[in-house]
Amino acid sequence: MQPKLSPAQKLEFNIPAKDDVGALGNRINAETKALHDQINAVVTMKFALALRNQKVYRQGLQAFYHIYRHIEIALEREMERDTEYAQMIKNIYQPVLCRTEPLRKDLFYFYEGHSEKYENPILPLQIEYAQHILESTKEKPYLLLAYMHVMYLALFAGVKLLNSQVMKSLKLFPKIKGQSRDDALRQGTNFFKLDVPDTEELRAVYKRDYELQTRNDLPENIKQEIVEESKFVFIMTGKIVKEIESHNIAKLQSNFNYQLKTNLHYVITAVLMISVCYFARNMVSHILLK
Ligand code: HEM
Repeated sequence: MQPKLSPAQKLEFNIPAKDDVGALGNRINAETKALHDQINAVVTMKFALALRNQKVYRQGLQAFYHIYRHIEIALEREMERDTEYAQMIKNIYQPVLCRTEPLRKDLFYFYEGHSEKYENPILPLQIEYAQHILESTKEKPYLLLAYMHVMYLALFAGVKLLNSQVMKSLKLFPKIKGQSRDDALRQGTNFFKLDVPDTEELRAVYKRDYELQTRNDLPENIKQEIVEESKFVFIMTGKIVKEIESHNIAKLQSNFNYQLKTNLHYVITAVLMISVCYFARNMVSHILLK
């Protein structure tokens, strides 16, 4: 665990005080607080279940892979353009925070190299959200500032807490012959790793640059749109997490119905045979007792 920055360091990095709602980041945090509390509860609950089942866990990783991948496609697309927003984004962007490659490595591990099973989104909300990210930020590139705040600062708090639970989970990383637990952890927990010596410093630099770029150079109506998009990011993330559970319940249900259908004739035959035996026994005892 990295030590927290001292007040003097915070001053050095020029991070705005939490109650300074002139800072766009703080304003997003304040206006999404209720949504954050909700998602925190949803993720904590579903995550506890996912830790007990590798298949559910990798479905969750896959959902976040599609989210980060599309955000990062949109960020790169914008940075290649010659616009005021491209410059703003470049001044905040930290390649080390990008999660596409780390998540791809984790998926490669959990899907045992079958990339066709995770490369493209299949569930409806995941497809819809991926398209939304690409389309909305093409038309309004400043909306990327919502994704840059919500999805990348999430890596420093919530994701860090989740990592400590993953590292302890024996069900996700069962003992495999010829492989040590450390090897397995190394291959399957890249999502949580930020490859820098000091993550608190990285967070401070990111927050400072975000603040410097967004405080004075954005008109109020654009800031409002960014705050609204941030709310949408929380709402969609929550829905996507819940969609995985609905998908699994539907799959279990259809498996159950399928099993029932395919085994129905056995059930009918068994019931018929029991009935025949029952009648035969009654008839025999009736004849013998006559
Ligand atoms: C189990 C799930 C989660 C837990 C336990 C959690 C926990 C936390 C904590 C402890 C903080 C620090 C609050 C502070 O510094 O005042 C935080 C901040 C934050 N979280 Fe989460 N979080 C979770 C999920 C998420 C998710 C899924 C998102 C994004 C969709 C998210 C986005 C954020 C953002 C944007 C911040 C503000 C960061 C900043 O301004 O430095 N969190 N979270």
